[in-house]
Amino acid sequence: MPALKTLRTEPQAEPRRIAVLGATGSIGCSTLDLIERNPALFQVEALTANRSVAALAEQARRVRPRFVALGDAAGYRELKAALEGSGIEVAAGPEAVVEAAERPSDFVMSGIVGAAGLPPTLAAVRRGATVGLANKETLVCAGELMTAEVSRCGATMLPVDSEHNAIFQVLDTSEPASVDKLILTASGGPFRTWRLDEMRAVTPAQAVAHPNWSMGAKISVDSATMMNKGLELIEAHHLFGFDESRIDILVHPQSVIHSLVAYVDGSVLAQLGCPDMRTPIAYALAWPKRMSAPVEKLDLAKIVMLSFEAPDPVRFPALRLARAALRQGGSAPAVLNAANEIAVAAFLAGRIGFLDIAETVERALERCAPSAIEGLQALFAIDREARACAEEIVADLAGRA
Ligand SMILES: NC(=O)C1=CN([C@@H]2O[C@H](COP(=O)(O)OP(=O)(O)OC[C@H]3O[C@@H](n4cnc5c(N)ncnc54)[C@H](OP(=O)(O)O)[C@@H]3O)[C@@H](O)[C@H]2O)C=CC1
Ligand SMILES: CC(=O)[C@@H](O)[C@H](O)COP(=O)(O)O
Ligand SMILES: [Mn+2]
Repeated sequence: MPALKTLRTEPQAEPRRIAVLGATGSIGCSTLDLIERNPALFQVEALTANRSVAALAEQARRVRPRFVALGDAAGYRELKAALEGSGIEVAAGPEAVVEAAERPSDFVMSGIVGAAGLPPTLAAVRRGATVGLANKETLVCAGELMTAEVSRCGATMLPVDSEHNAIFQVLDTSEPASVDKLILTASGGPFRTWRLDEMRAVTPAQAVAHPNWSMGAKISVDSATMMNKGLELIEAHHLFGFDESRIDILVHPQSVIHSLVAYVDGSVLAQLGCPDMRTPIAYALAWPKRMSAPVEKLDLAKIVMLSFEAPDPVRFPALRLARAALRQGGSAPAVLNAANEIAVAAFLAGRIGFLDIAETVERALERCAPSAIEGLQALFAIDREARACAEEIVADLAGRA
C-alpha cells in the first residue's frame, strides 16, 4: 500500500480558514491557542463541541467563527442564546458537526475523540480538504475506507498524533526500499512500573494522570492501558502503508523522542521535542512551511538521560490485542476500537476495574464474528454491534465485582 501523499505546496497569500472539530478539547484548545497567536496567518471558519456549551460560546466570542455546531442537540437553545446578536450561525446535532467540516475551510483539525469523529472527518476528506488528523479512532475503525477516500478526493491528511507527526517529519518516502521499519515510542503511562496486582485497583483519577502529557480523559486511560499505542500501531499502518511486522513499539518514559524511522543502512532518524502538542499541531497548520510555537525549547543537557525498554506484554495485553486485530483485518480493528471506547467509559464511570478494559476488548473480539467491511453503512453496523456486545461484557464484569 502506498504511503499517503502530501499534495499541496502553494504559498500563502491570505489567512487560511480553519475549522476546529472538537474545539473545546485538549487538541482543540491547543489549536486555538496557536491560531489566536497568529491572526495574520489564520481565521476561524467553524468550531464544534459536543456538550460544552459555555466553553464553545466563550471560544466563539473570542475567535469569531462564521459557524458553530454542537454534537448534542440538547444544548442548542442555550448556545443560541449565548451567541444571540453575535452574527455567528449556530446549529446542533451530528449533521451540524458534519456541516462544520463541509464548510469551505482550507484546513480541518480533526480533534473529536472516538469514532464520533469519523463522519465529519470523512466529510472534510470528501471535499478534498487538508485535514490535520488527531482523531486516531477514525483510522483504526475505517483505515482502508478513509485512505481510499483521501486518494480519490485529492485530500491531504497530515498526521497530528505526536508519534505519526514525528514519523511524517523524518520518513523519506522517495525511496520506500530504503526504509527498514518504523519505531513508535510509548511513555508506558502512569503504571509503567506497577505490579499487576497493584494495577487491578487503580482509580480513574490515577489512570488519567499521564506522566508527561496533558490530554483528554479517554486518551489518557488509553495511554495507561497502552491501548493508545495499539491504536497508534493501526494508525501508522494506514498512514504510512507499513505492514505491522515492520512497526515496532519502544517504551521511552521521558516522551522526548516522539518516534523513529530505521533505514536499511543502519541509520535511525528521530524527531525530538518537549512533550507539548502545540509542536505537531503547529507543524500541521503551517505545513509545508514551519511556524513558531510557544513551547518550551528542548534542553537535552538538563534532561540528562533518555531511557528505553521493551513493552511488557503481560501487564499491557492491549498491545497484543491491537496487533492481532490489525493482522486479522476486516472488522477486527473496528470491534477493538468500539469495545475499547465502551470499556474506557465504563472504567471512568466506576463500573469496571482497570484490568477489565483489556478483558472487555479481548472478549468482544472473541464474540463478534469477523467480517469484511463493505462500505460505510456496514462499518456503522459493525460498530453498533460491537458496542452492544461490549456493554453486555461490561455488565457481566460489573456484576461480578
Ligand atoms: N490530547 C492530546 O494531546 C492528543 C489527542 N489525540 C487524539 O485526539 C482526539 C481528541 O483528544 P482530546 O483533545 O484529548 O480529547 P478531549 O476529550 O479533550 O476533547 C474531545 C473533543 O471532542 C468533542 N466531542 C466528544 N464527543 C463528541 C461527539 N460525540 N460529537 C462531537 N464532538 C464530540 C468534545 O466536546 P465536549 O467538550 O463538548 O465534550 C471535545 O471538544 C482523540 O482521538 C485523541 O486520541 C492524539 C494525540 C494527542
Ligand atoms: C501526545 C500523544 O501523541 C499521545 O498519543 C501520547 O503519545 C500518549 O502517550 P503514550 O506514549 O503514553 O501513549
Ligand atoms: Mn500519540
